[in-house]
Amino acid sequence: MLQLKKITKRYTTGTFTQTALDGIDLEFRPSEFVAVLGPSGSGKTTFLNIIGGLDQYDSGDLVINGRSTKDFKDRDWDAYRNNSVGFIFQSYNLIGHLSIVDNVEMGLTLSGVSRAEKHQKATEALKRVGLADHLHKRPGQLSGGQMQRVAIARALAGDPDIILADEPTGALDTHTSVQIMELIREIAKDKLVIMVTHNPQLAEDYADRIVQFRDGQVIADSDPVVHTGESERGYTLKKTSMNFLTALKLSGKNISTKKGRTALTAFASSIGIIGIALVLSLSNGFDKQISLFESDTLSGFPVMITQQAVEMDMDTMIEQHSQMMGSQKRPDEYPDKKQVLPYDPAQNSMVHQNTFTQEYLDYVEHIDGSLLSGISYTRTVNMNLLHQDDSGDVTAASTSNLNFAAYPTSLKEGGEDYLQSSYDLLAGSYPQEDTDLVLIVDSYNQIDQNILTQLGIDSSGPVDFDDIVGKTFKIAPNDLYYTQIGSWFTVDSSAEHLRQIYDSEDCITVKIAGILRADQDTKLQVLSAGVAYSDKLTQRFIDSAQDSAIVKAQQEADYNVLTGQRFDDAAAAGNHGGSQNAATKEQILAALGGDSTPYMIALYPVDFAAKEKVTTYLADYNQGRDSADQVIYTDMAATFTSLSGGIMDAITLVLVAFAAVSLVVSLIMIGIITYISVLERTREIGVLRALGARKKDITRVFNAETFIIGACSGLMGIGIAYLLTFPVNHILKNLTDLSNVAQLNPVHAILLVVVSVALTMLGGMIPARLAAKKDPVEALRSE
Ligand SMILES: Nc1ncnc2c1ncn2[C@@H]1O[C@H](COP(=O)(O)OP(=O)(O)OP(=O)(O)O)[C@@H](O)[C@H]1O
Repeated sequence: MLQLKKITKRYTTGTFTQTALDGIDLEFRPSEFVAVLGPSGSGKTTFLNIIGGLDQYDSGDLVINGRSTKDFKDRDWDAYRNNSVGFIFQSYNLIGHLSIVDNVEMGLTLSGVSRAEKHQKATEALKRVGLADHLHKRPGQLSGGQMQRVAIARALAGDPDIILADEPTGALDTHTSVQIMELIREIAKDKLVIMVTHNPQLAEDYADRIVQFRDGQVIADSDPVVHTGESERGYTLKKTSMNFLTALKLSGKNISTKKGRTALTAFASSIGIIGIALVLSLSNGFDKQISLFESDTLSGFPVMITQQAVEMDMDTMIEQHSQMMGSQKRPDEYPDKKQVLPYDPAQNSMVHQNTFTQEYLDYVEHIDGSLLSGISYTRTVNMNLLHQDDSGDVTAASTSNLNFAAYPTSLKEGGEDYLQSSYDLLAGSYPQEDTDLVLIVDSYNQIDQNILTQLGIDSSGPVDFDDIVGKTFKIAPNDLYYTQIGSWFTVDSSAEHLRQIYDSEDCITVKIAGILRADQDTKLQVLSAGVAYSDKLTQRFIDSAQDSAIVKAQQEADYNVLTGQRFDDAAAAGNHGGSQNAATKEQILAALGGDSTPYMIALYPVDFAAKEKVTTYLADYNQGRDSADQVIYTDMAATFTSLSGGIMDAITLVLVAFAAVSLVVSLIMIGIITYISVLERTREIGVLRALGARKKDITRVFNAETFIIGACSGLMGIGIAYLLTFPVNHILKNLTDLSNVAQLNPVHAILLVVVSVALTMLGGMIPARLAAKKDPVEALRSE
């Protein structure tokens, strides 16, 4: 059944080649007890290892059940060791951290036998060797003889055809040796047992056949097989493998024998995880706080569109800034040429000229009204406001001193009014008519006394609401307000003339309908203390102003009809911002109500999500348009948030990078720890290989070990980080008044455990590979 044909094995160390086996020709019967005798170094162990498939022959052939092993691959040898051979070693080679049953079951585990069958076979084998009462002990709790019995049970459990024993009684006393020999002889009744021994007496007493070795050759065989020309029988091998669960169990048991060390290792490598988890939970919390702040406060920031918009987009700004700094093309070096290089600053300007066409105004008007709580138009029109004070004198009020502004109105029919939602009514009513004005006071009911004076209200002391609400004013049409003198216009501010205008039926009467104050939740006060009016009122004024003489005259003239200043000079000066005072023709026309185009449009989104839609809507307008025709909006809030978000991301990244350094350190540490474990478990590696474990399985065992450590350190790190968030939050609450800033995101927690496992497994990968490469014979021989 087992046949060696001219088996040769040589070992080369340096330049010296040792022939351990020199053309061995031997054949064995399916059941016999063969003792191999010979002086030290004669090749007995080598012979046994080759039969056992632990070592490979150089030449010749090993034929098992008629099948040559010449074409055996690693996997075949692994299966062969597992299925066909049982080893009994002089030093027992039990796995110390496993119970006796587990030791015996290991070979069966590798061949994938079911749990129940495995257990039954293992207990049977242990009963057979007389250890039925010691199933759950560990090897360390047994005597030498008992340990050797366990080893025999392990060899028998898988019911192999061949049992190989290398000096099984070498470490035992005579009495125990006898018991073990009896046991082996018993086994040999239905199996081939090959035993190497130094003891001729034992061989004489127990073996059926004695083979003598010297210098790698067989010099005597007491009962050689007369070759019968045995026909080839079918010989199939059942492939072995260890699943990850078994590897986990094995490594878990190993780790449980060194709990302290594992805990320390896991803790050390969890520090990086703790660091990252804390940084992430803080940045997560800060992000949440920021977005809370954003939706609370920043949604109050309007999206602004002005006739002259500054592109506030950070990237564009930086790009433009650097362009400006270095003219168009920034030379790398200072120029050597003796030349001055002119450039056009207009080309590099950050300012984009927005032109509000009617199409654009309509487009804005058609935005989904539900996205906005209000829209306001700022027009630079001077509405010729007149008031009459208590003594009956009529005065022209300067609207620029009134903080005169149009309040935002809702685009949606019946939609909640911006004023009503953001401003508390202190007296009177919210504006209902176009001609209703409102007086806005600040949070402390204060208002600039000049504003009251301009309104003709005595501001020498506190003013009762009642003295303000209901006060009326007149808006005079241009034709009444301005007096034409030749091709010039002027305002006749004599008392009688103003009274005359005031009493004219052509004036629009407006009144202060109510007094408003921003409610406490409104973080951003859109309207500063002053007088606010409806845009419809302005529109009405502008409609009437279109046909006024002064507007018509101004449209014709290339000079300011009020001052006589020529526009081309003014325009030239104004374009580059050289003069603040010089007005352009457009500006004068706008002031006179000759141009209905607003100077600025402000859109107030209902919330942050709506703001996104609003800006998308505005950006859509620019699709496919020349850059000159594009209208660029300014979203201050977005600039602010993208800046703050960016800073937060940068800080997080830097901190994570710092914490990651400790992960790298732990990676190296895990590598070292695993390497130490590989060294410690070398013999176990040998035993597993002898039992048929593949190289892959050995890698798996150590991967399982690092998996456990990685998972422990990940979970420990997350646990500790989670616990730390409480004191951290407490400290932050005291420092910043923000509560619950540090919040561990569960997704981050899971990811970090995964990262921890992945990194530790990475750290242990090289040692695990090294373990797999270990020669099983050497591994078994290691101390
Ligand atoms: N891995 C190896 N590398 C180099 N030489 C080896 C190796 N293994 C065995 N040898 C050599 O091969 C020869 C046979 O060794 P082997 O261990 O088979 O002898 P042995 O008969 O079992 O000896 P002992 O009875 O002392 O165990 C010896 O000379 C030994 O030095």
